[in-house]
Amino acid sequence: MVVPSPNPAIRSRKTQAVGIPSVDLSFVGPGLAEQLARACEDYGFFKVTNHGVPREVVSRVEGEMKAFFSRPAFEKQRVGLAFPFGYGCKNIGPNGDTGELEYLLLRADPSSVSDVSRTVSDDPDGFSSAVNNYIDEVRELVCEILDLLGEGLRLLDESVFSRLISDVQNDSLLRINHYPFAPKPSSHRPDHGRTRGEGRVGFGEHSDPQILTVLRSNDVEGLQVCLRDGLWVAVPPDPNSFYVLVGDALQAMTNGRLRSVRHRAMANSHKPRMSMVYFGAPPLNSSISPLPEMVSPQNPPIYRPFTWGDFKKALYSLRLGDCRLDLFKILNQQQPTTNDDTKSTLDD
Ligand SMILES: C=C1C[C@]23C[C@@]1(O)CC[C@H]2[C@@]12CC[C@H](O)[C@@](C)(C(=O)O1)[C@H]2[C@@H]3C(=O)O
Ligand SMILES: O=C(O)CCC(=O)C(=O)O
Ligand SMILES: [Fe+2]
Repeated sequence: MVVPSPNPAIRSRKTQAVGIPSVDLSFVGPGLAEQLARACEDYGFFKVTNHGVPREVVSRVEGEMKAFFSRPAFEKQRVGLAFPFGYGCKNIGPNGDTGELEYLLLRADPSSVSDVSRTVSDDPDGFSSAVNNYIDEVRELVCEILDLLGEGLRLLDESVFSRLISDVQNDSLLRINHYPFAPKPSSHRPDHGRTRGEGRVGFGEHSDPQILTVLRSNDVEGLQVCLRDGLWVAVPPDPNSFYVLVGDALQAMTNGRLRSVRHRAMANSHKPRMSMVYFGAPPLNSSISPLPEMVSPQNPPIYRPFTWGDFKKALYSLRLGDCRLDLFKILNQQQPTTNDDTKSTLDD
């Protein structure tokens, strides 16, 4: 059931205390699918409790990643630079974005995980099996959520989203972000990398390009999401739950009805933070276009059809904070006012 939980943790001047929707997946009852769809429309974001991913699966992969990040820099660099896959430190993507973090970015498929495991760990088989078990569990969770969404949106084919992720050719990713303990700079130092007076940004504002993101972090705060009215909300950490974020591709397929949520992670000055983020993406040749049920004379298509491969090309040519879906908008027609709080930065 969706229950907005109180969120007293306010981290920015431009935030407000609002409830973040929470979905208990063990509650199988009427209205669950509709409430989940509503959370994706209103917030593009919700928390999932009782998700069914075994605790040992999560703690095993978390242990492997902790061990990796505690290695000396030269050993981590042996994995290869993260453009697009591998180990990255401070540089995000190929276009000059930076953050207060290091990370491992992997293709979420067994053979890629196995390849990388040889440079990542002294026990490659242990590493591969921990990561692959996690990926399998989280993919199953993503598919369950997507099927509920299909039901909640009353689609003729309720599995239209989940099929893209369960396809053997899916292009899903796993990213593990490590935000090391970073003491606050002294007050006379310039305000580089900060939101106005509110702390340093670990991973800058953006939306995720894929269909659905499932994020889990340790018990250290940092994640913030942007509401429709532009207010930023600090998300209280909960290592026993997952957070779900709507991605750009799902916004396009639902013709803007579901909202790809803008979010960021702040650097924490007290404790190191680690997040494990699964990005559920379709095969490269999948066509992404507004579904017929999402289009009507009152709601004409906002986006032209594109393949996931086309979209990836565009996103790697842009900066982290850019609104890449704008490139695929159908021009010269009256646009419904969806997601109008996310200002395009393409002209910057
Ligand atoms: C600056 C970039 C990093 C990114 C690729 C991009 O050119 C624009 C989108 C970025 C993003 C954000 C969400 C995910 O963390 C990510 C893996 C993705 O799919 O899109 C990253 C990309 C990346 O780090 O390679
Ligand atoms: O670390 C986090 O909580 C957010 C990371 C994120 O948004 C991403 O990796 O795309
Ligand atoms: Fe993200």
